[in-house]
Amino acid sequence: MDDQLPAGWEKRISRKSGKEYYINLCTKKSQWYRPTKPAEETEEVVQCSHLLVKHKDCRRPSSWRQEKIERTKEEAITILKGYLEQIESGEAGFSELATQYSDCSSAKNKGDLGLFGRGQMQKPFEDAAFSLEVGELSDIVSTDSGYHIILRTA
Ligand SMILES: O=C(O)CN(Cc1ccccc1)C(=O)c1nc(-c2ccccc2)[nH]c1C(=O)O
Repeated sequence: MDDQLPAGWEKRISRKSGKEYYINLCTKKSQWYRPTKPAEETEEVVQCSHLLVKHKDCRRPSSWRQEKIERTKEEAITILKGYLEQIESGEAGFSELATQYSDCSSAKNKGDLGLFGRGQMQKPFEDAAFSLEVGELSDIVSTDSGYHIILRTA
């Protein structure tokens, strides 16, 4: 059994439990189980939160907030611009607005979508997410689900 770790991985000892764990030096992700995938296959991942405002022409014009969404695309964009102004002025926080107003089920989790790699989200969303720096807020992004503002958190 080749006990060599894939390149880009290091074995560490947890100070808390004394147990061995493994850290990927590229993504800084750590895990208890020994990695088997060679590091060159390890994909780039990001973590983002988003605030989704749906409109009547989106793929599923319904959400936890509103059974039947009838606002127009223009109205949805105006609403999101208002949120961007509130965030940029410091009047409201992103998480607070996402929790209260996002039409995505992730609103229950302050808009957090967790970690994702390429190929998991709709392309416009992925392209925006992977072009953000950590802590950066996107402009308005349009997908089949509606209009989003995206905050990259990791
Ligand atoms: O597009 C559709 O046909 C229906 N969806 C997809 C969906 C539905 C439920 C949960 C997650 C995704 C949505 O409209 C949707 N998309 C999202 C979404 C889109 C891009 C990134 C993250 C979430 N959330 C939702 C939602 O209702 O909660």
